[in-house]
Amino acid sequence: MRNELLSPAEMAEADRLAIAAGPLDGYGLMQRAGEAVAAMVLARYPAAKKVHVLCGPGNNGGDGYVVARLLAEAGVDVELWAEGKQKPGSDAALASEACNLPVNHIGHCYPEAGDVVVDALYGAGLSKDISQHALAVSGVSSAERVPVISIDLPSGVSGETGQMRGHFDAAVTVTFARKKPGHLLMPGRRVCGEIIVADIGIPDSIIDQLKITTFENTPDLWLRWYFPRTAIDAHKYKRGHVAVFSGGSSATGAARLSALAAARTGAGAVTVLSPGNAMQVNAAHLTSIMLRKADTIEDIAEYLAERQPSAFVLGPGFGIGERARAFALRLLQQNRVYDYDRGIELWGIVLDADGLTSFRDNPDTLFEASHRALAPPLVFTPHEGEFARLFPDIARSKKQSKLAKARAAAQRANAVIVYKGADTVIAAPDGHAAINANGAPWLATAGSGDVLAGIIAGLLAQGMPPFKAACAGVWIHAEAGRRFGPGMIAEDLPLAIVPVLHELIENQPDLR
Ligand SMILES: NC(=O)C1=CN([C@@H]2O[C@H](COP(=O)(O)OP(=O)(O)OC[C@H]3O[C@@H](n4cnc5c(N)ncnc54)[C@H](O)[C@@H]3O)[C@@H](O)[C@H]2O)[C@@H](O)CC1
Ligand SMILES: Nc1ncnc2c1ncn2[C@@H]1O[C@H](COP(=O)(O)OP(=O)(O)O)[C@@H](O)[C@H]1O
Ligand SMILES: [K+]
Repeated sequence: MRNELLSPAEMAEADRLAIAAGPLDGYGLMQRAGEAVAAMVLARYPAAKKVHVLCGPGNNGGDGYVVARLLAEAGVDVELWAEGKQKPGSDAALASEACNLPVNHIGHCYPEAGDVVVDALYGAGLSKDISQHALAVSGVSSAERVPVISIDLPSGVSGETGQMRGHFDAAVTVTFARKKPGHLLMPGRRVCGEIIVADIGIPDSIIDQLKITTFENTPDLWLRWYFPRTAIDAHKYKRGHVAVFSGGSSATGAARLSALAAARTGAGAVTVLSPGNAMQVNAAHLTSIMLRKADTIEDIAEYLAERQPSAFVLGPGFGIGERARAFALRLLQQNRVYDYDRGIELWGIVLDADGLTSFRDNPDTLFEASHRALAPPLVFTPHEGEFARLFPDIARSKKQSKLAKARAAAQRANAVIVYKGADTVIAAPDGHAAINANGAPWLATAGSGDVLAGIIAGLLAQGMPPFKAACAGVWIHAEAGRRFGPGMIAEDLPLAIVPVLHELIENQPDLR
């Protein structure tokens, strides 16, 4: 798999292992990195008037000296600008010695329209805010529309967290071996531009040794082994039955959006569980989706015994309060059911919106229930506000990345956490996590989250394990929104996922 995301520490370890295994040493890796960037600059900007290469004191700067030398050898007009002191004898010092160009102080660098900037100031080793001089070059480059090619990361962006300490706005970022979380987490992602991953000779076998648990959320993560395959002899209940709780008579739309999304995703049967006072309004709007009254805990118990649905959605439009808590806790009392023949979980719960907010004053009640040994698989889908209500201390942390926060929450809640936003992070209690990057701002529309909850429930109902169902659901939802584009409203989304599903199923690799 090539969608692993490497933290700076993991990248340094990959580097160390690759050097130990040979044949390349650190200087050799630096040459390869510089070659990849120089080739990219030559291919993309053959008409550049001048290329300004900004070099920092560490290995990122070392890559820069290699780029400068190679571009000058290719006949490009190159100016070198440096800041900071190199460690004598370091690979970077060797690279700068091998480059005969004059070195100017970065404080005098003023790129002009038609030039190109190569940003080799700081990469994985960023440890403080970038300098005023560096910021000034970044500002002039933006104002003059000078394209910036950043090596590894736009200087100022943390590879670990995506947080920025002053930054460059890159047109292209060339990174090595694998992407880093900071390329995909906001706000870093906004300034990376196009991300190119260059092979510098660190083989996949070395990445495998690192046992990486963080991934970019792409179909590689779930399509082949986990995405539902509909049996030729399927019947509707075998394809999975999703039940969605509706709110009261004036708040029923959210549940219907979830229900429709679950059905479109492939659940063979979907039921809206409605309070008595909302039966009429729900009935007036449902056709293929079933409807059943559920006012009390007893109604739920009866329904569970009678119909054995395979997944629940609780929360969209449901209303905040005691009733939501009681219903959620009742569902959590059911034991998980594992089908050993088919190797799948038979049901799971998606807790969204009001289903989460209802536990803001006593989240521990929820977490105690979810930690019960036989509790069913759980997926929480909080946006930032809901996340802060359920995990206030984790949300407040200034140091932790969104990735680390989602992981901490998943452990505490013993649930898969889908921490939504432009950079949705999906995290499992066992530490596996994925960052989603195929979304678009068209998804920021009321009801979009309700659809997502329904898609995930639809996948859970078909036997997908919860982390994989959450990853696939987030990706499908984002892909549908991105393809639909401007003008999309949540009502459009369930239908918009259909072409995405068709493509996935057409491209689903064989189970071999
Ligand atoms: N890890 C690898 O496999 C490879 C890494 N390479 C390059 O090496 C880079 C990492 O090198 P380093 O670990 O030397 O780290 P950097 O070159 O990113 O920076 C390290 C140096 O800069 C100083 N520094 C950090 N932030 C600063 C700031 N804001 N203002 C002033 N000084 C600051 C640090 O104290 C240290 O001296 C990668 O980003 C990549 O470009 C490549 O050479 C290819 C191979
Ligand atoms: N700028 C964005 N880019 C990509 N996806 C986004 C963006 N903003 C929101 N989303 C996605 O849209 C959905 C919004 O869900 P949510 O906030 O629960 O909305 P609602 O409660 O109105 O349904 C989430 O899946 C979120 O990840
Ligand atoms: K950089």
